[in-house]
Amino acid sequence: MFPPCSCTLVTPFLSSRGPRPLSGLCLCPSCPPLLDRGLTPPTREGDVAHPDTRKSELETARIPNLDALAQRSACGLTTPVEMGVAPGSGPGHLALFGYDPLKYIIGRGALEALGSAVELLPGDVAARGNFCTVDDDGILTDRRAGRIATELSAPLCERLDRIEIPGVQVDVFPVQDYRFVLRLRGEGLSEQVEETDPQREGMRARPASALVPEAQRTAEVVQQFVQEAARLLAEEEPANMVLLRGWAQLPNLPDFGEVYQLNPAAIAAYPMYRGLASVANMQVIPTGKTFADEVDTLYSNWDQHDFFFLHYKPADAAGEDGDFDAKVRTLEDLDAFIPRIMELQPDVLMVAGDHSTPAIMASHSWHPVPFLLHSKLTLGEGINAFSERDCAQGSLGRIPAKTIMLLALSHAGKLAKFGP
Ligand SMILES: O=C(O)[C@H](O)COP(=O)(O)O
Repeated sequence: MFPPCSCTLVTPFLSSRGPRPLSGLCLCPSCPPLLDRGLTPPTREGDVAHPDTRKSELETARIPNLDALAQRSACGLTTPVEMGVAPGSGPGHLALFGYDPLKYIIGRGALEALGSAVELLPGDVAARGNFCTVDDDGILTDRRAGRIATELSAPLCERLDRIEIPGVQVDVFPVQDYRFVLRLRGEGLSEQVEETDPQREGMRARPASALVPEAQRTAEVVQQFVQEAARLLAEEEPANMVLLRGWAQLPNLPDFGEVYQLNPAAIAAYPMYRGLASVANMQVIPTGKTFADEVDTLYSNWDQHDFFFLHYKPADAAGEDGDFDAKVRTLEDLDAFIPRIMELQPDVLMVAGDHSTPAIMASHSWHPVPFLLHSKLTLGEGINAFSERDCAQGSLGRIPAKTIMLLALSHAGKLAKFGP
């Protein structure tokens, strides 16, 4: 370990052992360069330096197209929610769409349901479910049951869908891989129920307790479902338990297209992001399972809309798996699509992220996210490469994620002068 990072942006991690400084893998732009600390940074050729000093996945990946685009774009770092806050994908995307993520809080259950075309009526409550793996003591060993394939998880959903609880309609819908939606339909249900998913391994699932007295009945229903599900899955491997999070009812959000006077569309292979787009009332266009399918869908719908939300998932998944090299590969895979997207000659192209997912943390993090906006008005303000450290030097500096839509509208010539 070399001298801990003394800067402020990359804050010490709080852990069960109390605060401890970072070992030195600091992406903070204000931190002295690795060379000043007597360390040799790896080059893009992929020389692997000491694990504590290698650069981020983005700085390690060979991404010539994103680098070239950054050279003729306005670049910066976005703060998804607030300094130091590691957001979920829901608030992270809502911020990018211009919604205040601290005002519009939508549980993951509604986003997952709407993204999977699961009907949500007023009064229904829905949760995002994970099939997971627990040991004989009920301790979580894998929150994602080895990322079990949909072909294997869908029959398990059918099995759980047959659970009956008096006075409540219980429905279980497969989403993708280890993910499912649990929907409860009945009188007097509440979304104010504690999540059973502790969001980390090595612990037991939490009991589904009521967060408010009015949610007591709902909590009892959920706990009954979990116990019955555990019984039905007991002999399964690896999906022998379920986790539930993000209890939510049907959300009501200002209409994205009306607010920005746009005709928006969303293209996303993963259901939850389709759910986000649908609560913003974007037109969700059906697409395939790969990013190549998404780009094909973009091409075939290009003339139908004036705004596209095009989602890329693999980098996030690799980060959550803690797989640095896989995440580098996913970034290089994305880079290869940039020329084809630019051939459409968008008035404005933004490359943004809803949150950081550093492989060294295997989770979402609070670190600022590299951002790039290209238009015919950004030709002379670029930076050398699309990376955390380079974007920190960009002309936009560090901006709240919820401001990028205004920037985009300005560059697209859609904003009038403010005031007399
Ligand atoms: O992939 C997803 O659904 C989310 O980004 C992460 O959810 P998980 O931590 O439950 O996999």
